[in-house]
Amino acid sequence: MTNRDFTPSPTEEKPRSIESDDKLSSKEGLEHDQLNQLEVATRSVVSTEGVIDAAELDRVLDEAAIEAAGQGENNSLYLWILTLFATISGLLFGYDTGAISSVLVQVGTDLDNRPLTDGDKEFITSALTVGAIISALFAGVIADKIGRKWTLVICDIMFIVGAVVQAAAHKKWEVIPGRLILGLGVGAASQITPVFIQELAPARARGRLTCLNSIAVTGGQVLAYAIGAGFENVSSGWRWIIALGAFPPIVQMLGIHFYMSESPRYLIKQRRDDEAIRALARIYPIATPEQIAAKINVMKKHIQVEDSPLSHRIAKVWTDVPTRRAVFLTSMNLVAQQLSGFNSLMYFSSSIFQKAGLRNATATSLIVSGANFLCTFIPLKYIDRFGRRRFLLATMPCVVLFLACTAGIFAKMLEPTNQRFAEGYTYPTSYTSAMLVFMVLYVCSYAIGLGNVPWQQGEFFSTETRMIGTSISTAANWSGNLVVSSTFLSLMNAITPSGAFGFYAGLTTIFTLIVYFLYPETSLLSLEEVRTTLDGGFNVKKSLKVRKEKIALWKAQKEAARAETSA
Ligand SMILES: O[C@H]1[C@H](O)[C@@H](O)[C@H](O)[C@@H](O)[C@H]1O
Repeated sequence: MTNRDFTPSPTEEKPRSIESDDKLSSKEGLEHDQLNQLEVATRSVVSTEGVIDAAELDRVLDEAAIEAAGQGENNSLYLWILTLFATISGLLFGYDTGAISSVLVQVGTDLDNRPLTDGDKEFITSALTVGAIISALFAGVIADKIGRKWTLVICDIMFIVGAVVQAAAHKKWEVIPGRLILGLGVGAASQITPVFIQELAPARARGRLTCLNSIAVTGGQVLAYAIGAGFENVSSGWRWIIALGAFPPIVQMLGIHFYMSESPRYLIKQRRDDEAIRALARIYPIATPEQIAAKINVMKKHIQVEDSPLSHRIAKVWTDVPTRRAVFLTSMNLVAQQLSGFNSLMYFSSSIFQKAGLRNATATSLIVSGANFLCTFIPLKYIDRFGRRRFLLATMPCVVLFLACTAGIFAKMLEPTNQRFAEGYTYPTSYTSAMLVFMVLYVCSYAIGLGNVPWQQGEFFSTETRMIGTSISTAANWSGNLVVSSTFLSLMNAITPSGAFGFYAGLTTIFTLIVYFLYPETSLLSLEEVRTTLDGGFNVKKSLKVRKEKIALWKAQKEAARAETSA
């Protein structure tokens, strides 16, 4: 039975009142406004058509009850540490993709005793991406089979083997398999980590904790750049840059072994209820045993829904129209992220700055990754309040604008050298500085919206189709990454640097229009509401209306509670 197939029984046609819900009657001591929160949560599972999704109702009630029962706004220390261990995968995703920029500059003639050609650079860079596309496609299925923790351990082993193979390489054809192996780890980790965090986190913290993973990714890139800059004048320093990437996976494996719980949802699926109870008790330390038992029951109900055969779940992604729309939206958004060209800078900014005659190219490109990292913090605080769609629509036009400015400054700067970089030519500092400023502004606009929002993709899917759906869109993301990383240098040669950045501006303009017309708002909407939104169209206006009504209801509830307290 799917959530959409659910037919309400006569007794469930109205949302149950908080007081009459016997599951909640054990929550003596709940404050009045906490009860109000529960009531609001109850209403959130009633679609605009008035249909109640029973499983969703239980989930929301149960989570809200556990949270209201004493945790307040704070996550348990255990959850924070768990998330930090999980985001080591994000850190490695960032480190291994970011390190290539300085490696390509520093490798010199160490491989095959000759300098790398542009083609070699693209090949080496994209080997990781090819590995990532392959593993992203299969990661969801593997994680459902062997568990999230073991999938992360396999990723860690790939990270270590890939780093060692590359660091020891003396030929291009030895580096490439190492990078491919690393890619297998990166792709699977990029798919599993956010979903793992979402499965562990209480509903109210899900968006923010997912943002933490994006912060880990961009932080890993900064670290890679900083370490790259540190090794710039060390002979064969590139080998160290790569080799250092083998240490964090060891830390994560130790964390997994001694500390991390498996996802309770997965444990229940495996009928390991005792372990699931222990894991939940650590995530919700203040919850009573009854509350934990209630949560386990709710999860069991969900898992019955999810537990359809794999072939059925795969088929559903294509045959169920709202799910198909979800796949389209999440893939489109993750492809838009890549085709805005950001990774051309992430991977090749050192090479560009070197060609433009900047003295300390790697250190300069640290500014690019630093801006990306810092601006990733902005959505962390505001993503739920401001909304995903608004974040995208406010920042994507800025991406277009600053890409166009970068294209313009390249056109001016390269005029004397026939729109190509010329070795040994000194470009005026005013131009190189303006180039840097526009690039940084572009990166900031990207990081606030496109760099972050698309990874919230999980909320577009039902629990049944989430793993398959996010596998497809994550693979689409890495495919877009491959297109950019394997063509950027050739594109600059073919249509000039100015043309390449102008091209990305054009593509982002098209994606901005698609987002404007088709991308509904999902923040604050329950899963059921997202699903009804995608029924019969993309229903952007309807999603905005539902959200507005919810905010109004929340405000009214708060006001009423405040008035009652002061009375
Ligand atoms: O969200 C991340 C982030 O923006 C990274 O900086 C970028 O390198 C990745 O490709 C992207 O998926």
